[in-house]
Amino acid sequence: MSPRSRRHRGNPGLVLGLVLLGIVVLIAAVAPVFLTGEADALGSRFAQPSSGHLLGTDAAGHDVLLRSLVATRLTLLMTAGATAIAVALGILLGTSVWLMAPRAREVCLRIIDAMVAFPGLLLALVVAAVLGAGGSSVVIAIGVAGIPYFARLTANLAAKVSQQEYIQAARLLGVSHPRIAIRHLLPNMAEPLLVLSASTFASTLTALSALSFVGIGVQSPSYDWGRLLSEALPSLLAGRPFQMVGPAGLVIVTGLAAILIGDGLAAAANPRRGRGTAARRGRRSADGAERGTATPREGYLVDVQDLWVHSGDKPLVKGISFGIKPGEIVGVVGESGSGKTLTAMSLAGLLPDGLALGSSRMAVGDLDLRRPVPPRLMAETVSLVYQDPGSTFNPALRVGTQLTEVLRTHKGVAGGAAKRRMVEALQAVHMTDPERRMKQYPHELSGGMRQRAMIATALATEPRLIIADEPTTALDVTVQAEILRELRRVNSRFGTSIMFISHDIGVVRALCHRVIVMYHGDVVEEIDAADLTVESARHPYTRALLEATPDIDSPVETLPGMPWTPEAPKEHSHG
Ligand SMILES: Nc1ncnc2c1ncn2[C@@H]1O[C@H](COP(=O)(O)OP(=O)(O)OP(=O)(O)O)[C@@H](O)[C@H]1O
Repeated sequence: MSPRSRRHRGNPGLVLGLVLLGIVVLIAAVAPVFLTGEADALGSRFAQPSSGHLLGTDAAGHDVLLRSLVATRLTLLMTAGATAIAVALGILLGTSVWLMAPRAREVCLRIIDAMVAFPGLLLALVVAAVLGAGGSSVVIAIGVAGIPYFARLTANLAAKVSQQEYIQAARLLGVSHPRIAIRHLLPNMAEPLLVLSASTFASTLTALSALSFVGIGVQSPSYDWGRLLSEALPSLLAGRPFQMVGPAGLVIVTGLAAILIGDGLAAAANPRRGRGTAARRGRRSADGAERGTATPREGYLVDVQDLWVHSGDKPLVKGISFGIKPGEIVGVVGESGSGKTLTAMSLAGLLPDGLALGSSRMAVGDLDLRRPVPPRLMAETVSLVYQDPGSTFNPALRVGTQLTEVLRTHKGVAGGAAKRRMVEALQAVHMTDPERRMKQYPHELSGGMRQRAMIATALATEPRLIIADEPTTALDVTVQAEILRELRRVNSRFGTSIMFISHDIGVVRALCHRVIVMYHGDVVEEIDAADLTVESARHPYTRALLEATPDIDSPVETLPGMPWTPEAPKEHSHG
């Protein structure tokens, strides 16, 4: 069974939607061929439902059920046509906007935003008024009204997908923009676009029916469901509701089918929905087939060779190579702007928009980061601890909600179990009273607690690598020592490798096994932390850095509780 069909199994909404749509499509294919003659035949007017006319007859004496069935084809064709216009032109516009120069892109995005804010049906009425009444003009009107939504979604998705390394690599290799859009962008945006197409189909059906209902859609003698509804209105007002049942029922069933399909596709694409079934079952093997695998250098978890980051023509990281062994803590030091964060962000697949990346090798474990890596797998392999614990949490949500999200999203763990695991993770980072902390809001926690909570989140997916980018800079020195001890403990308990970025040579020497010194986007020296002294350092820049660091020979005194000793970790309580 393919991964995709496996994901759709156990998705009853999607199956029901497909079955319903299948039935409607069958009616559209068959009814006009066999029933048109009978549907157009005239009998007695306003007949009540009977065995001869299951839903009665209309004002002209037509069988209402037969006409509803025959109208299915025209209605579906019009809906599909308008949806196709919105989808195709919207994607084309969205992709073109992404291909533009940044300033033109901004202007176009603002225009599209304004169009999205404008009510679609109103826009359709304006277009229909210009084109005149009729089936094809309302199809164009509704299709055009839907374009901005797809353009906006496509441009948003393109901005996100285009940050992936494989796209940056293709750009660096000089692949043309349109080719990148077709080969790399569109296939990676297919799923959300498909989901939106399904829901657009439902809203298009309603909008088209509404326009036919008010008389500016399909004109006599043709008829769609909207027109049949319009013809049934006088009967409804005269106390004969049966005439409405056929077209109204078919509109509802078809719209429902499209919504179920859209929801089902979204559930299949998002492991948090659909009770995480997709995430729990078989995702790992599915990912194995989808992801690129790599064999890192012998003995290394992280293997980076010839990593370049460019901003336009300007190199910011200049072909650096380094490795991190399993269970190793590697410090990255260097003056401000030397490329430490960009190196870390390249590894995490989070390089800012507008920067281009290239490397001859970039692997964490068997994950080849130069190829598309499913976000969930990435999150399981690499975790990030940022500098400022204050801005990492959403102030409007309880801490517990945010902490368990990573488990629910990436591991498909259900709510209760995720909570229990997170409480354990908080205990593991020595957070006091974790149950209560989970119910609190971020502002109720101290900076140190928030940073501990973040480390707990980083650990929750049991990553193989934690990238900590100046994780203690925002904290006072006592809390700093506790957090560093926590990282060290995590490292020795779980064997997690850590890439530790810092300005503080003293801290780096106390915490790390090995140190990479960066200068102007280059690695100028790799040195054992124990050798990080003015005497042992080889490179003049490293020596200058060490000479500029006060108390470098006594880092223990500058950090209470350091160096950390595995045998006797000090317990610290928080309140
Ligand atoms: N999005 C960006 N666009 C253009 N240039 C950038 C971008 N981000 C960073 N840079 C530049 O790249 C260089 C390296 O930045 P980086 O953030 O990696 O430095 P850093 O060593 O982490 O510095 P710090 O210690 O101050 O955090 C700097 O000159 C910076 O100005």
